[in-house]
Formats: sequence, C-alpha cells, structure tokens
Amino acid sequence: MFDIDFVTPACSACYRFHDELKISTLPGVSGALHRCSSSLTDALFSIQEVVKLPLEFVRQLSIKVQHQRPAWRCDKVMDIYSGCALCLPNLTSPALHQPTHTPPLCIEIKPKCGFLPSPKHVSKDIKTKVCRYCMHQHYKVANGKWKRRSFYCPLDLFSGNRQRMHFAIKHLIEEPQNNFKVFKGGQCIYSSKEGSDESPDMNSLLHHLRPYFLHANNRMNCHVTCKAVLNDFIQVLVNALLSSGGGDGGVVADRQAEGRSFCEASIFNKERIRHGSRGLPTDSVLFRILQTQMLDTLDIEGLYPLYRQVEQHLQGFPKERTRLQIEGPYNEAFLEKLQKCPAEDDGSVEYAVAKVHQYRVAMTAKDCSIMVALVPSSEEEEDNENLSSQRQLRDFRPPAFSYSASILDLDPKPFDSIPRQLRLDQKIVTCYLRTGGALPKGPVREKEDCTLLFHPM
Ligand SMILES: O=P(O)(O)O[C@@H]1[C@@H](OP(=O)(O)O)[C@H](OP(=O)(O)O)[C@H](O)[C@H](OP(=O)(O)O)[C@H]1OP(=O)(O)O
Ligand SMILES: Nc1ncnc2c1ncn2[C@@H]1O[C@H](COP(=O)(O)OP(=O)(O)OP(=O)(O)O)[C@@H](O)[C@H]1O
Repeated sequence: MFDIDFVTPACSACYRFHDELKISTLPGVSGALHRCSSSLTDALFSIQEVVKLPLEFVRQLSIKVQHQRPAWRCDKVMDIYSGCALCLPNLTSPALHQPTHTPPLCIEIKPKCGFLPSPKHVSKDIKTKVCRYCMHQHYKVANGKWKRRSFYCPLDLFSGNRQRMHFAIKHLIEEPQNNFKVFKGGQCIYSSKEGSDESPDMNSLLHHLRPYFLHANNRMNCHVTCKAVLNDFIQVLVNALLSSGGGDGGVVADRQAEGRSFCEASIFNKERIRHGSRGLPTDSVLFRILQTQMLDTLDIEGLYPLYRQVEQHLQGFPKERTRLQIEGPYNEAFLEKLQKCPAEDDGSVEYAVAKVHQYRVAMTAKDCSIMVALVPSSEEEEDNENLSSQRQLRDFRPPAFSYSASILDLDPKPFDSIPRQLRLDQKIVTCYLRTGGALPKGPVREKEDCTLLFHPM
C-alpha cells in the first residue's frame, strides 16, 4: 500500500519534533540524534520523512501489532489520531549496490546510561559507585522482568577502551535482554525470548556468523574456533562503534580522571587494562549519545525540586505551558532554551524549565538504540582483495565490512514522566541496597576471561 520500508506512527509532538529540526546526513554515521547539547549542533538525523497515513490504516495497524508487544509493553498504545508517521529506511536490511556473498548483518544495541551522577546531587553514596543499569538489573530480576542478571555494564561500553568495550559486548551477547539483537538479511536471528528461562542459543548465532569471518579472513581451510568467530564479530562491532562520522574524529580526554567512568558492579577487572583509555572519538555515535545523556547534570534527585517549581508555576499560570514549550514543539526555540540555560540557578522559572527540558532530552538519549549495519564486501571487492592478499602472501586480514550506525527511538519523553522517574530511582536504589550484596557477583571465570584476542589490522 505504501512505498516505504518502515513506518513508526508518531504523535503530533513527534511530528513537530522531527519536522522542524533541520535534517541532514552524515557519512559513516547515518545517525538520528536530536540536536540538543553542545554536540547537538552537529548530531544529525538520518534520512527520515514524516508521512501522512489514513486513520483507518493506522487503526488497523495498531490492532495488528498490539498482540506482538512484549507483555511488559502491553500498556503502550500507538497514537492512532495524529494521522502522521515517521518513515524510516529498514535499518536491519540496508540496500545493497552490489551483490555480497553473505547478507548484511545488523546489530541493535540499547546501551542505556553511560555515566555516574555527580556526588553533589545524590542522597545515596551508592549511586556514585554503581551505575543505574547495574543496580536496575537487581530490581528487574527481583521483580521477575528477567530471569537472570546481565553482566553488561554501559560504563564499559562507553569507555572508549577497546578491551572494556569488547567485554561489555560479550556480556550483551551472553544475556541480551532488551539491550541486544542481531539481524541477518532483515531477520532477527538472536535476541532474548520474553518469559523464557533459557538463554538464547549462542551456538546458533555463531553458526550464522561463521561464514562472515571464514570468508573475510581467508580462513576457508582453517579450523576456526567459536571463540575466534566471536572475537572477530565483537572486534568489528567495536570498530563500528568507535568509527567517526567523517569529521576529524578528535579524541576526548578520558573521563577516568573525573572518577565517574568506572562502575563498581562491573566485573571487568581494571587491572587487566593493557592500554589506557583514549576516550571516545568526538564524532562517534557513542560520544554523541553520551554527551546528550550528560545533559542530565543534576540527577533526578536534583532535578525534581525544579520540576515541582515548574509544575506549581503552571498551576498558577496554565497558559504558560505554551510559551514554555512544555509539550513542544521541539524546534529551534526549544533547543535555544536548552543551550542558553544559565550555569547557576537564579530562581527563575526559565532556569527550572531549561533544566527540566535538558533532563527530558537526556532521558531520550538514555533510552535510545543504536543500529549498526555491517555490510560484507561485495563479491567483486572480495575477489580483488583475495588476489592482492595472495600476492602479499598474507594469511590474515581483518573481516572486510563497511558499516554505518544509526540511532533509533528518539521519542520525546513527556514532562509528567519525571515523578515516575524519581519513584523508580528510589525503588532501584532501595532494592540494590537490600539485595546487592546477596546476589552472586558472577562466575569467577568472568574476571579471568577478559584477555581478548586482538588481530593485527
Ligand atoms: O526508565 P527505564 O530506564 O527503565 O527505561 C524504560 C525502558 O526500560 P529498560 O530499563 O530499558 O528495560 C523501557 O523499555 P522496555 O519497555 O522495558 O523495553 C521503555 O523504553 C521506557 O520508555 P517509554 O516509557 O516506553 O517511553 C523507558 O522508560 P523511560 O524512563 O526512558 O521513560
Ligand atoms: N527503521 C527501522 N528499521 C528496522 N527496525 C526498526 C526500525 N525502527 C524500529 N525498529 C525495530 O522496532 C523496535 C521498536 O522500535 P521503537 O523503539 O522505535 O518503537 P517504540 O517507541 O518502542 O514503540 P512503542 O512505544 O509503540 O512500543 C526497535 O527496537 C527495532 O528493533
């Protein structure tokens, strides 16, 4: 009916959000991050378009997808009244210009929050030591959302240190939950199954991945261990996440000095770091997400009194909702409010609103997903490279993929989600303090098994 790959019905706020921001593309990172922090002036959208859809079509679509939602998302509903949708390319199945031996792979990562809050604003010391994701794991297991705890830690992924990133991705693979999926030729081949007691089948994943790494590494006749396939796969993913978007790719100072980039619950053994972290390249997809997440400078605890101030102001002056853009539109004026926020609280409602807006944008960045598409070299490129590598008598070369990273799920978070955030934060911390010490920290082998194979490039 529609000549589009993927539609995601948008509320009228989203419509404005996406429509009014300048949209452009960036080579390498066909990203889609709203421009809303210092990095936002150059964090850009991918090719996407707002389209109008017949209301009846959206109504039927909504009914059709409702039963496919995970149980914990059954309370969510599609906005069936705006008549608008975002039209996106199908990122799990990128268009190919030339045939390849194997279909493209696409890896979806929901990285979550990559930093610890500043001690200035939090009431519980533990929040400055253990990251929100790791604490939340205990709460999720205690409440039955997941059967097993994941040992993934976002601070490792966002570290910019290859060893730590490798370690983080390995744990995403081991326990993907809703943070990790793999697609091959547009089909999901690896994800956590809702409500299942069993871990996803890693052997099946390796079976799918093997041809990519056999072929790409000229290992046709070699015996390749599962571990080597997994290492190669993770290494390619780390490269894609660290790749720059075509800019100068400057490297930022490691945040280690700030003491906010290591989580005490991570089972990565710091002493094993062989090369110091160089930080994330400034135009990598992870850097952009992290910068936007860090617009949350006050933590929910420091933010909540400002939220209350705004709420009280709106009770007295309901018409101010529009001027203060509480429900959007998320346009240039909105971005200006974020960027021009005074450094210190001057007691004005403008300051409080700007901090609330910053926090909401940070929440979006803490909840977005990255889609990394890996396209194997075309058959022609492979043949040329095979000839040249035979001439050079090389028996190894890194897997040849081209990659792009896009950012998904940039829905604006509503103003009234803030009280829920505070309640959840309290529940997570309370649960962690109650159960944190009781849950096993993970098998000992985890600590020891972080020596990784890095192949020459
Ligand atoms: O609060 P969190 O960190 O649990 O994040 C929620 C996500 O849970 P997660 O921890 O990633 O499993 C949650 O993900 P799931 O539904 O659990 O897959 C949603 O993304 C939710 O956003 P929204 O309310 O649907 O706009 C997310 O809520 P927001 O807080 O981003 O609004
Ligand atoms: N452009 C795309 N290409 C391929 N897959 C996509 C694309 N957009 C979304 N998806 C897939 O759909 C999933 C859900 O998308 P998204 O997170 O944007 O919806 P949502 O906001 O959670 O929807 P709802 O709030 O209605 O439940 C993503 O995790 C991803 O697997």
